[in-house]
Amino acid sequence: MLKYLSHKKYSLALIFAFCLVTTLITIFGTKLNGEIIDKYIVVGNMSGLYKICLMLIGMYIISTISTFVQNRLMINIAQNTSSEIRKDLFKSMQNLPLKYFDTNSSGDLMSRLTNDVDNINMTLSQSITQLFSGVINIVGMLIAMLILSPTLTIVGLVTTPIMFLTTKIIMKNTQPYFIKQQKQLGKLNGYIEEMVSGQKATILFSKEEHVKEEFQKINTSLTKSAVIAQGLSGFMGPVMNFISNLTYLILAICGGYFILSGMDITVGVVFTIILYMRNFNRPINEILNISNTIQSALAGAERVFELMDEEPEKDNIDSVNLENIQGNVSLNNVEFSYNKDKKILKGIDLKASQGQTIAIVGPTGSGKTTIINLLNKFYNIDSGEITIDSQNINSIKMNSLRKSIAMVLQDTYLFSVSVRENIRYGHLDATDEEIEEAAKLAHAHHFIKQLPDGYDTILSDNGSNLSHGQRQLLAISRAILSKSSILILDEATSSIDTRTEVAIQKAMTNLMCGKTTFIIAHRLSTIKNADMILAIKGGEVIERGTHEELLEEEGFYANLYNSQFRSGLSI
Ligand SMILES: Nc1ncnc2c1ncn2[C@@H]1O[C@H](COP(=O)(O)OP(=O)(O)OP(=O)(O)O)[C@@H](O)[C@H]1O
Repeated sequence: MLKYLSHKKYSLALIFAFCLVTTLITIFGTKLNGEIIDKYIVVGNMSGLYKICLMLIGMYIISTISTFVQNRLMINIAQNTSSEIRKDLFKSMQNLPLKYFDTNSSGDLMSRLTNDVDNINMTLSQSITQLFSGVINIVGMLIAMLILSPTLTIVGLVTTPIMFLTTKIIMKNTQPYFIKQQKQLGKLNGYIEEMVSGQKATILFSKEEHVKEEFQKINTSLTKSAVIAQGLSGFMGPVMNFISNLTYLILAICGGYFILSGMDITVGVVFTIILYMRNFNRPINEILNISNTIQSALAGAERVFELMDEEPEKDNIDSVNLENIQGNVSLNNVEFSYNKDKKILKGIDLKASQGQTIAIVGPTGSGKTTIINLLNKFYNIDSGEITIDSQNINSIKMNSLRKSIAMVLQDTYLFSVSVRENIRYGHLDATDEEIEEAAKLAHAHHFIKQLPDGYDTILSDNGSNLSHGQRQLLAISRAILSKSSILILDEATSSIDTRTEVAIQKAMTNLMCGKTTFIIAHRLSTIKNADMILAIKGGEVIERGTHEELLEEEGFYANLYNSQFRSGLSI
C-alpha cells in the first residue's frame, strides 16, 4: 500500500500542509474564543468584540476552503490508487496459471477485484486526511493546553489512557470478524456467480428451493459476522463519547475549584481548555474509530495482495520465439498429475509429423483432454518431454507456443462483442476481408449474413443468441484465421443436427488442410481417416495404429467401433 501511496507523495504533502493550516486556525480560533470572554464580554468592550468576531469568521472561511481542498485531493489519490490496484490485480489475474482457476471460485476472484478494492478506496478517501489532521490536532492542542495551563492539562489527560485501553480491547475482539466478513462476502459472490451461470441446470432439476436454502446459509453467515464486527465497533463511538464527556465534567469541576480556591486561572482559561480538550479528544476518537475502517480495509487488502503475490505463469529464461512452425509434435514418456496423489498420464509416447491427423479415443476420464492441455502448456508435466519441431516446449515462449496452436472445443467461448470481433480473436491484426474469407472457408458466412446486423451483430453473453452449431462454425472461423500450424479439435462434432454437421465437416476439412491435427472424438466416424489413432485408458496408451489396423487387432478400439456401429451411432 505504501508503494502505491509513494507515487502520490506530492499530493500527500500538500494535504498535510492544508491540514496544518486548518489545525492552526482551530488552535488560534479556540484561543480567541476564550479571550472573548475574559477581554471583551467581562470588560464590556463591544467594538473589540465585533472586530474579533469578524476575524474569526475570516479564519473559519479559510479553514472551510482548506478542508474542501484536502478532501478533493484525497478523493483523487484514493480513486487513482484503487484504479492502479485494480489494473495491477487484473494484470496479475491474466498471468495466473490455469491451476489457480481450478482451485479458486471466479466469484471470489471478482469479489477481490471489486469489494476488496472498494474497501481500500473508501478507507483511503476517508482515513488519510483524518489521520493527518488528527495527529496535527493532537500535538497542536497538547502544546496549546500546556502553554495555557499545565495543571488543567494534566487533569484533562487523566482519561486518555482509558480511551486507548478500551479501543485496544474492542479492536482485538472485532478484527477476526472483519476478516471473516470479507471472506464470507467472497464466498457469497462465488456462489452467486456459479448459480447465475448454472441457472439452467437449477431450473432443469427443480433445485430452486435447495439453491435458495444454500444461498441463505452463506447470506446468514455473512450477516452474522458483519453484525458482530460492526456491532462491536459501533460500541466504540458511544463509549468514547462517554469518556470525553466525563473529561469535560472533571475539567469544569477542577477548573471551578481552582478559581474558587484563588489560583491564577480565569473562567476564559477553563473554557478554552475545555474547548482544546474537545479538539484533543475528537481526533483521538476519530483515529480510534477509523482504526475499524482500517481493519476492514486491511482484511480486504490482504486478499488483494495475496492474489497479486500469486506466482505468475512465466517463460523460462532461455525460452525462444518459434518462427515458421512446421508442426512436428512429439510426446516422450510424459507423466502428469493434477494433484500429487493421483497420476493421470502414465508414460505417454506420441509422434505426429507435419500435416498428420492424430485421433485420441478412450473412455471418459481417461486423460484425452489432459494431453491437449499439456500441449498448450496449461500445466507443467511431472517428467518426460514434449517437443514441437524438436524444440522442448519448456524452452518456447508461451505466447509463441499458443499462437502456433488453434483449438476448436466443444464448448466455444464467445465474447459479448460483434461476430466480426469474435472471429478476430483468432488473429488480432486480421483485416475485415481476411475475417470474411475465414468465415467463408468455415461455411459460417451464410448464417452470419442472415443475422440482423451481419458481421456487426453483437452477441449476447457467451453467444447465447446463437445455436450450438453456429457457435462452433464461429470457432472454426477463428481457428482458420489464426493460421496456426497445429490444430486441436475436441469432440467438435457432437450434438449437432445432420445438416449443420455436414457444414461443420466441410469446414473442418478446410481447416485441417496442411495442419498437424489432434482430434478427440467420441463419434468414431469422424476419425476413420486419421493417420494414427491412439486408444487411451486410465492414462496409458493401450492401442495405436490406423483405423484398419486397430479393427484387425480386435481389441479396445474395435470393440468401441463395433458397439457404436451396432447402436447405429453416426457411422
Ligand atoms: N483441473 C483438474 N484438476 C484435477 N483433476 C482433473 C482436472 N481435470 C481433469 N482431472 C482429472 O483427470 C482425469 C482425466 O481427465 P480428462 O479431462 O483428461 O479426461 P477425458 O479423457 O478428456 O474425459 P472426457 O472424455 O470425459 O472429456 C479425470 O480423472 C479427471 O477427474
